[in-house]
Amino acid sequence: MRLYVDAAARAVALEEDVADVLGSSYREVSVQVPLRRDDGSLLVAHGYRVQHNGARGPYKGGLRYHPEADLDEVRALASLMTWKTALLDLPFGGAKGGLQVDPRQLSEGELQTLTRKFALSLSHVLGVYRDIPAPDVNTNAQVMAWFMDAYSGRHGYSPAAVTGKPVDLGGAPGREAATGRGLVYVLEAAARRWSWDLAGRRVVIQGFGNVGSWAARELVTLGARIIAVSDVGGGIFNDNGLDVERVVEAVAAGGSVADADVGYTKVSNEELLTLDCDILVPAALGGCITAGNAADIRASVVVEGANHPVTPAADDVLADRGIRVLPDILANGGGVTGSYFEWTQNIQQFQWKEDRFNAELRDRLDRAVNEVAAYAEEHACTYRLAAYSIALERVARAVRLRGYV
Ligand SMILES: NC(=O)C1=CN([C@@H]2O[C@H](COP(=O)(O)OP(=O)(O)OC[C@H]3O[C@@H](n4cnc5c(N)ncnc54)[C@H](OP(=O)(O)O)[C@@H]3O)[C@@H](O)[C@H]2O)C=CC1
Ligand SMILES: O=C(O)CCC(=O)C(=O)O
Repeated sequence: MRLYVDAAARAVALEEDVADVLGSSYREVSVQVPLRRDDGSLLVAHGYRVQHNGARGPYKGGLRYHPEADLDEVRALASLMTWKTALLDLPFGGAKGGLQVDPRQLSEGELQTLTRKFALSLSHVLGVYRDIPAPDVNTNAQVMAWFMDAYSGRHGYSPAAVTGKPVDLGGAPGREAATGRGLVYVLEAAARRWSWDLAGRRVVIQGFGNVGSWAARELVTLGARIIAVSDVGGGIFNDNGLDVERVVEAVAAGGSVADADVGYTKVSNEELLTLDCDILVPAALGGCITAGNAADIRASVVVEGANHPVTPAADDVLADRGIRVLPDILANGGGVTGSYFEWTQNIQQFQWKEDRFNAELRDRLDRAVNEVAAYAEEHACTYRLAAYSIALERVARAVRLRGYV
């Protein structure tokens, strides 16, 4: 995804010395996390935390648990966080973490032990004003609670050292829904600029975890029709609209979206992406829209709930075909914005009510959409190039002001 940054660097005429600093990570930590499993066998998991750039503030970014998480992926996602926090004008830098493990293969006790060991092995580079993790793929509020507890055991009680915690432990009411809900706030703000009505729009969502499920719920309240959703096992489709609450219940009960099937049509994840719809929300993993399927996408708008779901080659095809893309660093920025609210509330030992959280979230995301749209209109470019250009200029200014170069 370096190509997106390179294109923005050319667009804003980024100085070479700043580009050199931003072209690699500040720090990359690679750890071994051994776990004695319940059956006595030993699992040696590999974990990573990459801090890309901290010119604008403490490093910030999620932790994912996935069998394919590796240093290259985490490095790319850490850099994405630098641009995302800058675009949203949050006082953070960018980081990301990953643990190469399939959490579904672990018991709850094993998951807790592994998380505590992972937290301790990274704790020397983390901290309230240093680097603040949060949930990402296959991690959630419970994982953040264990992580925070392990970190606090070594450094003293530190709720602000991790965001996305359970509300009982200082989590912000609203953070859990913030990425999916924020995605819909971003879409609403963009739709206003395009004079586009969201009511009655047919929506397809790939991935029905934290981001996909909250986006679906929020879109339903606006009168949109969710016609297909999926998870790892594949998808369900109904042209008249799915019963989203039923799907949410099936997944919350530990099942998959297919368990909500009441005569819906089954679709594969590949078929789902090319269904005829108005809005496509990839909200699973990266790299699902490629040069191989971009020509077949039938949505008018792609809203990137996931990080890096559209490859640069596919992005060019979508742009040529006039398909609008709301890029990840804007579209899923509600999550880290909500984390910022949680962090500030923890530092002040104060808690907002959820309606205030949501109003502040909407306000910040509206502002970011309007900045991106205005830049794109002025420079006749895509929203992605506009978003990266704004972010890059902000980070470059901070790099210079802090004397990094
Ligand atoms: N959580 C957050 O606050 C933020 C998340 N994001 C990004 O959003 C995306 C989703 O994250 P999140 O919702 O938190 O993760 P979750 O782990 O909560 O959910 C991921 C969803 O994607 C599905 N999925 C995983 N792999 C595939 C696949 N190969 N094909 C289809 N579906 C798949 C999962 O299915 P199953 O349940 O069957 O495994 C699950 O439904 C990620 O790219 C993440 O980086 C971005 C910003 C913030
Ligand atoms: O909430 C956060 O701090 C980070 C969320 C994240 O990892 C992301 O936006 O990709």
